[in-house]
Amino acid sequence: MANPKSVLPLYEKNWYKHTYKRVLDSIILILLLLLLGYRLVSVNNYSLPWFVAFMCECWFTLGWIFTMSTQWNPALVKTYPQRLLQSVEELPAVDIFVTTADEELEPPIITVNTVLSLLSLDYPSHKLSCYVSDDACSPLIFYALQQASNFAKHWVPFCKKYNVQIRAPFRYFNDDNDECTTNNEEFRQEWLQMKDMYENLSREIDVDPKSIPSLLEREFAIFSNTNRTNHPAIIKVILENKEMVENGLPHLIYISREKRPKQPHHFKAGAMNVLTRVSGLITNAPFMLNVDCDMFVNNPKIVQHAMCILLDSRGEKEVAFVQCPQQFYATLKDDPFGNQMTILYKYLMAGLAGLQGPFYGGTNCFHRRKVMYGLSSDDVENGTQILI
Ligand SMILES: O=c1ccn([C@@H]2O[C@H](COP(=O)(O)OP(=O)(O)O[C@H]3O[C@H](CO)[C@@H](O)[C@H](O)[C@H]3O)[C@@H](O)[C@H]2O)c(=O)[nH]1
Ligand SMILES: [Mn+2]
Repeated sequence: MANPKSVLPLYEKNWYKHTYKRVLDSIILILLLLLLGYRLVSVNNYSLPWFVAFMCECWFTLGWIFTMSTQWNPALVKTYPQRLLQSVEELPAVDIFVTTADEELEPPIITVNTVLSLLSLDYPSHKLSCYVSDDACSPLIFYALQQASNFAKHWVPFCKKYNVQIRAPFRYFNDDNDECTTNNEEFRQEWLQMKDMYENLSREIDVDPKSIPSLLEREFAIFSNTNRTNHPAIIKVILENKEMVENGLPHLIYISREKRPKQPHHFKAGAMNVLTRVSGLITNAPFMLNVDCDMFVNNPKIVQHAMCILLDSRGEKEVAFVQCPQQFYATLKDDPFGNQMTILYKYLMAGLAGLQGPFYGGTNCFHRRKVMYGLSSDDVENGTQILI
């Protein structure tokens, strides 16, 4: 899909100097080695506790050497989304997978917010398909997604018109932002209307699951006589962008995979397998993004950024997946418990990026479909068929 005429790279990997950290890490290593030396030369009697302590310190030093060398040459990847449209003729389709497993632990409003942030991404709508896997086989989740799809008809154009950054409504309308302080009267009116609609949606889906069948009788027949561990597969298309309009809404598909009591279902991994297969038959996009139901996209252009890496001529040969970092909201000031996982994302991931690339974090990752099917870039260049 990349245009061979384009010369400008779509992404660049920049290695940066980290002298202060290098010096600090090296001092720690020297101190550790001095400690080991001291243990060896200064001991009077070699007892078992001495030996155990010495082995532990050796193990720690070895671990430190690995940690240090992993982070020695950190790199950051810079993407150029503005060059993307000039270098590719047409943006590729992306299948997005959202997994949910429990309507009580993961209330539908959470999944709905995740889905709304994905439906409103800055990317041609007809190229996006959002598949929601419901391992709870819950009519409430299905009902919530139906209601959300109606809200999305207003929410998505609103976000795009005003270039909203955070497109999960519960964060956009959160307590710190619950008043619209602007002089733009048109925006104010629409903002108030949208907030009102979102509050209605929240109320509508905050219902007793037993009352759902009476709300949507015909479509709910399929959920009768099912329980979460024993039911046939249920697949329902909630939104379909039939005319394939670029600024419409993406496809939205509900899936509850078949479950039988004696058959292992392999939790999220099982759900991801089913999503890959079902989407392969319906839209078969060359790229797949997976997001847990308790997350939302905080950068509406994220697909464009990922495509810069995946569609670049080097990326097409070398990159199987693009892993996005995570951030956590509502954490304590100054993050005393390290909930933002700074060490992991800022140092370890950057260090691994400098070596080859980060590891798959289990979520927030764009995968190349052909690689998931076991093909390498050479197979495709040779014209090998992809079989599902
Ligand atoms: O039978 C199951 C169990 C879980 N999930 C979904 O899997 C995701 C992650 O599960 P969760 O229990 O929330 O795990 P966390 O520890 O919060 O998540 C981290 O750890 C998981 C496994 O280690 C990874 O899969 C996740 O991507 C990663 O974010 C959620 O969307 C769940 O709804 C299913 O779809 N089916
Ligand atoms: Mn989780």
